[in-house]
Amino acid sequence: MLLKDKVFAITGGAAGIGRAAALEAARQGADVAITDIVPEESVQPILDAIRAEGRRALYLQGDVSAHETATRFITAITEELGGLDIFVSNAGICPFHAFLDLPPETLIKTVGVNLLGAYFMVQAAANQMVSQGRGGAIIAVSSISALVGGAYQTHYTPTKAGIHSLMQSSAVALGKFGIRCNSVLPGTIRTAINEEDLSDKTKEEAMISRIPLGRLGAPEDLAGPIVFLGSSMASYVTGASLLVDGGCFVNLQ
Ligand SMILES: NC(=O)C1=CN([C@@H]2O[C@H](COP(=O)(O)OP(=O)(O)OC[C@H]3O[C@@H](n4cnc5c(N)ncnc54)[C@H](OP(=O)(O)O)[C@@H]3O)[C@@H](O)[C@H]2O)C=CC1
Ligand SMILES: C[C@H](O)[C@@H]1OC(=O)[C@H](O)[C@@H]1O
Repeated sequence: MLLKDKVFAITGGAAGIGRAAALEAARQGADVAITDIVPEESVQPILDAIRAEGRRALYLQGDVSAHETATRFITAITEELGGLDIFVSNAGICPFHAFLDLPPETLIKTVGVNLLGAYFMVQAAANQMVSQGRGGAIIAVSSISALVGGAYQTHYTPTKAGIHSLMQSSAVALGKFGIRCNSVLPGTIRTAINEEDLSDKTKEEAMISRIPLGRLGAPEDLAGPIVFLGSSMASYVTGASLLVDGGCFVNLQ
């Protein structure tokens, strides 16, 4: 087990990539704390699955774009699970929209959830880890979109580049405390976030045709890389970013 008796916390853990990572962390021996915007009833099956692995599970409903959520989440984790070892900033939104008429509210919301939310959460997690004095690991879910553009993602891709940069600067700031900070850069993973976008079958086919491994990703494809970066197997890895995209990024021709 890669995370035996560690405390693993994740934002946006009610669905998609976050849910897959939370369940894998429990299988790897960690107690798991989840925050998400959805009510607790809808997360109950995930909490039950974590407990079925013999691990403790905690859920806090909250909006990551409100900085108080970070304080509430870290306080609940320390009170109920006794500390924090691995923190994953994952919650995010991607409301696809053209550039020229993008409403300011959509830009403000996307930056608020994806970038400010990640900052508040990572800062709160780091403070907790520093106060514990036993190091830790922070992983942020950025994107291949930190490196390449999308015509309907002009408000989204800068947030993913920002998260990538946040992990680099946090790695520098927190190395002296033994806290490692890394990002994963998923390619296109089938989840609720892109269900509508991928209903355009011509677009879906074009995206698949660019991927050397010949398929879009599944949420579970991110679980292993996230657990690895949180584990002692990655004890000399910090400030790194790991593309998890089936080879999409490197495929120019
Ligand atoms: N799927 C993909 O192709 C890729 C995804 N990513 C990133 O992965 C991360 C996870 O996305 P994915 O699993 O695909 O998406 P999902 O929509 O499946 O999961 C995201 C979860 O975050 C929750 N959430 C949304 N807004 C907030 C908020 N303000 N506060 C707390 N929780 C919130 C969602 O709730 P609700 O359902 O109510 O919105 C949902 O439960 C995101 O950061 C995304 O940008 C990166 C690259 C590719
Ligand atoms: C939601 C999109 O399908 C997905 O989000 C990303 O970050 C990827 O680049 C994909 O565009």
